[in-house]
Amino acid sequence: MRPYVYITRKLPDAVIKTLKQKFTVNMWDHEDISVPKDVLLAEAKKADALLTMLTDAVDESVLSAGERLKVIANMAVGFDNVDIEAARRRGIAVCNTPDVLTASTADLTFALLMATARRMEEAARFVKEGKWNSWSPFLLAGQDVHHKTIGIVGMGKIGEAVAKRAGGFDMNILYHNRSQKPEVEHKLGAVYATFDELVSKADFIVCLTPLTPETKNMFTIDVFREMKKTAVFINVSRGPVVNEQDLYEALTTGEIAAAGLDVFEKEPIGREHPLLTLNNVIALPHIGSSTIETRTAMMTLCVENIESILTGKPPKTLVNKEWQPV
Ligand SMILES: NC(=O)C1=CN([C@@H]2O[C@H](COP(=O)(O)OP(=O)(O)OC[C@H]3O[C@@H](n4cnc5c(N)ncnc54)[C@H](O)[C@@H]3O)[C@@H](O)[C@H]2O)C=CC1
Ligand SMILES: O=C(O)C(=O)CO
Repeated sequence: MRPYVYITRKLPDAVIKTLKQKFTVNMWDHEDISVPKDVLLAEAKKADALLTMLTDAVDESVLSAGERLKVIANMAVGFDNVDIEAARRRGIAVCNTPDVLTASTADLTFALLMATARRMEEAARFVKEGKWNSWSPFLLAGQDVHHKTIGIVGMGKIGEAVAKRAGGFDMNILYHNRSQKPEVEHKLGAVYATFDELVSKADFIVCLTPLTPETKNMFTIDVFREMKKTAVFINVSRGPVVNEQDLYEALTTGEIAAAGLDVFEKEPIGREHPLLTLNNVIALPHIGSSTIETRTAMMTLCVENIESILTGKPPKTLVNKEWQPV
């Protein structure tokens, strides 16, 4: 019997054709609707491999349903949606998509930082709504980015790529990370800071950590109160690193100036969410890595990882490094 691969979102035929040549492949037939849990559970029962999205909770119930399951290939670098410990106990390999999305996500992070600092969304809306009467001295005046201080929390692959971009804008670069990185300090002129130092000194605070028990709720009102009143907060990591109620309070009481957010506690964020009523918030629908080239590369990497594991070869990007083929 050919191994069975289930894909939890509609992906282009051109990308999955190599899987189809070797394996039986089935796919959830929607691009913009998540697979329902009962369907995922039923498919997991039959599957040798699952190609999942960050919107799928690949929890104990899914992993224990999958008696034949050998690999979860998650189409994201973040894997907070997968129960890694449960996968480890069952000998299931978990793969993610690092590197291929680093530059695109850093571009988006910097674009969001610039757009928030220079009030681009407000300004574009102003023109389209016919409100532009005349050039005026402080019309939609924002904040300079160049020569300011950026504070990067989570100096991993994307953090470094953002620091590189910040260097091009003559910014001073502070970073906070689980461990200090002398080679990055040398290469990019970044300076290590404690979390408290970073939040109090930076003009732009950019969060790029993974979501873990340690980073959950990292940004609370107490932290926002330590920031400059002119600070701009950018989050492209995961929503739950921020307490959104506290962020709303900080933005409405003038504790900080503005926020650019690509990720939210609950996605999609509801239209009625208080943060969406604020002019000093730019909200994006989790598009950090969303370019055609990068998303195609992420899909391709998932396909390659599945092919490798199902044919007894080591995968390119394994999350649970202790995993061994059985
Ligand atoms: N919005 C989007 O579309 C995207 C979001 N992401 C998010 O960005 C995250 C980072 O991606 P990469 O840079 O590729 O990962 P990475 O693993 O290279 O970097 C993460 C960095 O965060 C640091 N870190 C972990 N816990 C920390 C803590 N408690 N305090 C300070 N630093 C801590 C790590 O030491 C590491 O250097 C992903 O886990 C994902 O959640 C990634 C891609 C796209
Ligand atoms: O890769 C990730 O972790 C994302 O959030 C989407 O690219």
